[in-house]
Amino acid sequence: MARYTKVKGMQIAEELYHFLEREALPGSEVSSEDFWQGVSSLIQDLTPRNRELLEKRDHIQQQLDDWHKQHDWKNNQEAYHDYLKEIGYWEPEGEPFTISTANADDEITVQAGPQLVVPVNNARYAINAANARWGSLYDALYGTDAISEEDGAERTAAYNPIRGQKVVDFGRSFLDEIAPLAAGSHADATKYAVEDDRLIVYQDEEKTSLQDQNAFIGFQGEKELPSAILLKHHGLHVEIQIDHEHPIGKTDAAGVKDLLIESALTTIMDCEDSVTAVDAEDKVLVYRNWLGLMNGSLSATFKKGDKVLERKLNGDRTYNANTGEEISLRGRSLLLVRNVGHLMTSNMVLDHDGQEVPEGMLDTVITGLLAKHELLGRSGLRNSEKGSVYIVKPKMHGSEEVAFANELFNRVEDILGLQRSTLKIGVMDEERRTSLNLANCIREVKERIVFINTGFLDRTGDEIHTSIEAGAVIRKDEMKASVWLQAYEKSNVDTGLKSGLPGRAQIGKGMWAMPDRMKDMLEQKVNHLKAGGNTAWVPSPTAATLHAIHYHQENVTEIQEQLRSSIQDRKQEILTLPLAEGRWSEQEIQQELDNNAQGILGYVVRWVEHGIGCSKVPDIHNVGLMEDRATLRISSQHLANWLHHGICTEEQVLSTMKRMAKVVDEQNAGDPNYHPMASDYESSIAFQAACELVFEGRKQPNGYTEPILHRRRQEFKEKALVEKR
Ligand SMILES: CC(=O)SCCNC(=O)CCNC(=O)[C@H](O)C(C)(C)COP(=O)(O)OP(=O)(O)OC[C@H]1O[C@@H](n2cnc3c(N)ncnc32)[C@H](O)[C@@H]1OP(=O)(O)O
Ligand SMILES: O=CC(=O)O
Ligand SMILES: [Mg+2]
Repeated sequence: MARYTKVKGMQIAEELYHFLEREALPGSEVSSEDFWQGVSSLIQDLTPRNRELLEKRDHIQQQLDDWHKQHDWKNNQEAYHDYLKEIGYWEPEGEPFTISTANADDEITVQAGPQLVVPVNNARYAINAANARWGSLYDALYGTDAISEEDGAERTAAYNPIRGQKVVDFGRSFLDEIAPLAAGSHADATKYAVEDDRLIVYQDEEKTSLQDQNAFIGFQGEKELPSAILLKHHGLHVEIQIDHEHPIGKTDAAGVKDLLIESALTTIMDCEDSVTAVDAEDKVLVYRNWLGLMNGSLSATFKKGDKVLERKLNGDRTYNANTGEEISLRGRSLLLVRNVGHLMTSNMVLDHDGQEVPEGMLDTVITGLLAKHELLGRSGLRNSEKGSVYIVKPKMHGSEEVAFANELFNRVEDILGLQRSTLKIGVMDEERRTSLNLANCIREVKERIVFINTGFLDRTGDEIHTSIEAGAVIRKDEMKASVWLQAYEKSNVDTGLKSGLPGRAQIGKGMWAMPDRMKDMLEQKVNHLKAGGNTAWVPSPTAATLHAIHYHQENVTEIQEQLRSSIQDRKQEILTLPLAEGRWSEQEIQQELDNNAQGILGYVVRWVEHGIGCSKVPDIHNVGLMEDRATLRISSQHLANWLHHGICTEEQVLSTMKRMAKVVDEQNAGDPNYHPMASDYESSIAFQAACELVFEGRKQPNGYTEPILHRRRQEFKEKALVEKR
């Protein structure tokens, strides 16, 4: 049991209290007295509304369940639409407007590029993510399947020069695309030099230059023998790194050892779906890392191979501009922080009645407080040049909930002594009621919004749960091509364009959830730009570097301009339920069950027993998938839906879970801290949690997985504590 300190009628878990008193409040220019008084009033004033909003979610779900039990959706679509309006699910759209967000950084307003997401409680990964503003193109190509292993180009333990040459060839043709030469190709370059403030490229005795000298921004080293050449294309920088002594550089006629490319322009430090944080101990780790990012002190020491490494935040990068003066470019991603949504409460603070308080409120006031260290310039490594704090708010349903977030942000600004709209908001469009009413949602935060993003994974989970009584849904892999999803993606962009986001805020696209499939990502993720996204999520720094290539291939500003002419109302399509038409063979059904069960178990066992909130879990085709709480929501709701509609039986699902538990146990056999689920299904908390998520899935609020995961993780932690004693 947590120990608490009494403050202003509340009880604060001691770990949290000490962290705030000793590390967070000093240097924040917020007194302890004002802070606790502010938090106390905030909780007293806003908790009732938070509860009401959650009750409304449940009530609406009940109404939808009842309607579907009484109507066949396919033959009553007009009545369905009327009903959605009648119960306030489908809101009347207000007057047109444009957002007026001020003081957002260029990474949000001007540049287009990848957005990385990382669990903030993992310092090693979080620092890596912050530093992923710049990534090695050669490493990203060499180390992944982006370059084929055909013709002797395998990824071998020792350096493979055949593969290396393919990487260099790719790099040179990339340079030809982004900075073409007046004559010939970068592939023939034998020397790069700066002469009369121009970039000169030698091809043996011949000299040439760039077709557009404006692409040349600066250099490092001597003009005659530069160590780096800085280019700019579509607002993104690329550095040609030259070192004739380097193992790669010395094999290159021009001494090029790498292309360092601007990659993750922005990074979301995640406190939500990629994180396991169920009590004060966990939350303090989350908050302490965010503080370390905000005051620049975060470091991580870890063993890699036989080396002990220390990782810190990178500094900015400086160059001699071709005009003579020095220029400095940001060395780190612009950091955003994703708070949790409105659903969960946390036992790290108990209110005046001894009740757990809404975790999302605590996240906003605490992550905001920690960001003040950055706003006050406590770090030599600035995050926002414009003095903004970027908070991503997930899982909101409809415009009332967004208005509530706005009120929360106002109140937190007042507690922290921040000017109105310093706290910016990124609105995840990942619940059906938000997609349907997106314009109204944006209007509620029109002075502080910095992004909308199609979180299609949560959105798919919500799609399944919302209409769980309507019928059996299509297979999981078919969802991406379904009518509602395509319309939702388009409608999000349309609404963003109509609401004046371009130039002021991002229109973001969702996660690439196959971290090892980089060739496929290179081929497919350019479609996010073609659809109008000026950013899109990637799971790793390597993916950020490769996805950055797409922003050189396409000009998103032009695409968005063109898309304005095809803006349409797509609400009817959004409301097209993904119900299955035919029936599947026994084999297809079993395959679907196996796949879902394997993903659920592989993820849940690490969540509940190891405290890991985001994992790479192989699917039944052995493709490693990024699994987080949103993908778990899909898989568990999918099984719950099929069970409910008799596509499979409980016995079948249970025996599938047991069989797949053995597969997952085998996959984890190399981990000495892993307890096999199959050795005792009854006493395995992870196995029981996975089953509960499926068998009780229909009853979970909006199909969310948090309540069960949190309870089961707490149970596991308590058990581990007792066993330790
Ligand atoms: C629906 C949603 O909400 S999506 C948003 C939530 N999802 C995320 O945040 C995804 C974040 N990504 C991850 O957590 C990881 O990439 C995973 C779990 C998918 C895969 O992790 P692993 O199996 O450890 O990856 P892998 O072994 O290939 O790579 C590890 C290396 O990549 C780095 N890395 C991987 N992902 C990230 C990341 N997101 N940010 C920074 N570094 C990362 C690690 O630091 C490590 O490098 P290091 O040894 O130099 O420290
Ligand atoms: O948060 C992202 C999602 O897809 O869900
Ligand atoms: Mg989500």
